[in-house]
Amino acid sequence: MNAVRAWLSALVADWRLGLLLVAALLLGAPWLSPGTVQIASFVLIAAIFAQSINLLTGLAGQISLGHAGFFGIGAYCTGILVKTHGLDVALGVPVAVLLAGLTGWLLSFPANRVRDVYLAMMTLGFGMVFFEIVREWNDVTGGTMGLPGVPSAALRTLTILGVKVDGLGYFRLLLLITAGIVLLMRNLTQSRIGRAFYAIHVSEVAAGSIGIPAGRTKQLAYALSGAVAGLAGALYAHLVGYLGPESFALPRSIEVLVIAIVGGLGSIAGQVLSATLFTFLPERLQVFAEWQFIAYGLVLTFSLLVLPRGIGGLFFLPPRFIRPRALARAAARRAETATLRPAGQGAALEAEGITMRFGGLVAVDDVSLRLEPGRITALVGPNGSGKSTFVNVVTGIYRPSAGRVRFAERDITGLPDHQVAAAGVVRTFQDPRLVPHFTVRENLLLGAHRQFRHTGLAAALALPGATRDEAAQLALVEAVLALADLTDVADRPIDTLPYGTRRMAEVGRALLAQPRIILLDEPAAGLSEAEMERLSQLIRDMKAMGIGILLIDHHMDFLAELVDDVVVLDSGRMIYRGDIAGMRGDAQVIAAYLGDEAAHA
Ligand SMILES: Nc1ncnc2c1ncn2[C@@H]1O[C@H](COP(=O)(O)OP(=O)(O)OP(=O)(O)O)[C@@H](O)[C@H]1O
Repeated sequence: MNAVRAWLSALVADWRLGLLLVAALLLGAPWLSPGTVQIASFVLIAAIFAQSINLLTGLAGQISLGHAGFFGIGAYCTGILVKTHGLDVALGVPVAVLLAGLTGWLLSFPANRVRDVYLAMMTLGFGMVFFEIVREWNDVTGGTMGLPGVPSAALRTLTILGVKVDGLGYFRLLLLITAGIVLLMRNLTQSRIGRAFYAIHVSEVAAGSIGIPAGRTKQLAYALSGAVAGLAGALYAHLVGYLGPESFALPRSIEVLVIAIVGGLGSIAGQVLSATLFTFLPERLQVFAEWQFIAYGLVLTFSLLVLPRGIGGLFFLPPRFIRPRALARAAARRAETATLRPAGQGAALEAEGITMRFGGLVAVDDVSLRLEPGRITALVGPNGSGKSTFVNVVTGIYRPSAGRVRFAERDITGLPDHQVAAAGVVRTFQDPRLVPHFTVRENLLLGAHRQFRHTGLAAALALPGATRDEAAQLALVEAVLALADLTDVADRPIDTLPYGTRRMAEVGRALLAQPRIILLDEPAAGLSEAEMERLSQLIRDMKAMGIGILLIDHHMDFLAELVDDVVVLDSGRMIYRGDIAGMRGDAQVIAAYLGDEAAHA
């Protein structure tokens, strides 16, 4: 089955086939009946609309129950501008797209404050508010009577830039626009933007730790999704010629969500197939139209039970997040240039008097320590002594109750995690936080998110500069894969690999962020002897690059071979700072942590 999926995936990824299909439809359309051309036009609009959900929900993981609102903004905006104000469609549609995108961007601010079921409710509210505005704003929208007579293909009143466009011409235009949107979506998915969307979908904390800001990433996802939905709505307006509020009510939001889920969230081709199915069937089977929502419910339930990854998951392999051309380029240049750039100008991190209280509990109590470039400091102590909390404070997950963190002569206390990472202070987690569906290589490339120099537009258009930039980072990824001994599993999804491999991949991902300070929270936990050996070599390599390292661990032998300094915490307080031999003989450390036996082992 996987071989069939691989074959089909390669087929739909082949641009020549896409071109052939588009050309065949463009040329063959005159042989179709006007009714079929009209339905096919609806299919294309549904496909574009479904891509907007695919982007927001499938990629960025943000549920929306109010997408009919964006669709409606696009439709009414161009409808009003073209019909009432006499604007050309070639201007009306882009303005509509911009307005819907802007609305999406604005909606992202409240949306960023809630999640899950609350987000669903909030977006539902947005759709309902839009619906009410349209119904009540009689003068502009025509209220419940609607807005008839919008220049359209159906009414044979559509002219674009002075050229009369009939149903067939409009279908051809829609086909080209849909092909363009599908291409843009594919390019975005296989770029730093698609990877960032998916990273915040899986874990905002993990994304923040490598410098991906959840808030800004969501703003972009909402704006793009709103714009694409607005485009679908605007194109719809000039297809049908009549806009009534009922067309933009809750059922349309549900319908597009069902299309997207059944198509398989994340699968671009799946959306097109699903849009075709859901648009053709109701037209062909009249009985289906009457029982439309019961049918939707049944199809959705069936799909979730039998095809959890939708039609897309049935026919195609899961989407990939690296452009194959960039990968090929990287492979060609790996030999000469894939050397890891040593970390920039060495800089120390200074934590002064850090205190972190959770209610009455003092998790970290007045701890000061300094991390020097090219030095390894171990942070040890019994369970619950405050080690992870200290790392969380330094890396911006918590704002300390007291104390300051300075890095490279800059006060970074209380900065959000992504800004701390952007400054060069990167961490790993006690439980590896990787993107489960990403391959090892994709996970590592995610770490390089802040190193890219090309714009989002260049990524969406897959401009040569963007591909070159990706290839340069991929060459570094190959170097880190080799360093961490992960080359053999580079193309395997990370969730199919053993724990030790995942840990190594997380350290590798942090290294790709080109840190100047790295904080490793128990990286050796659960590793085999051989894996620990590999990890300690990797840590030595990082030290040699001039990176300052904080290493939390409980294995004294592992630490003894590696570290320059040790800091011991007990109940949040620092009870020892010095070298490891001194620590082993320290009475307070023995009493609180090591115990007599361990100290003399
Ligand atoms: N978000 C939180 N809210 C309340 N208490 C917390 C929170 N995070 C940590 N703590 C508490 O702070 C103390 C220190 O926890 P922390 O996880 O930092 O210890 P640790 O030394 O990293 O332990 P371990 O070795 O088990 O990971 C614990 O008592 C813990 O329960």
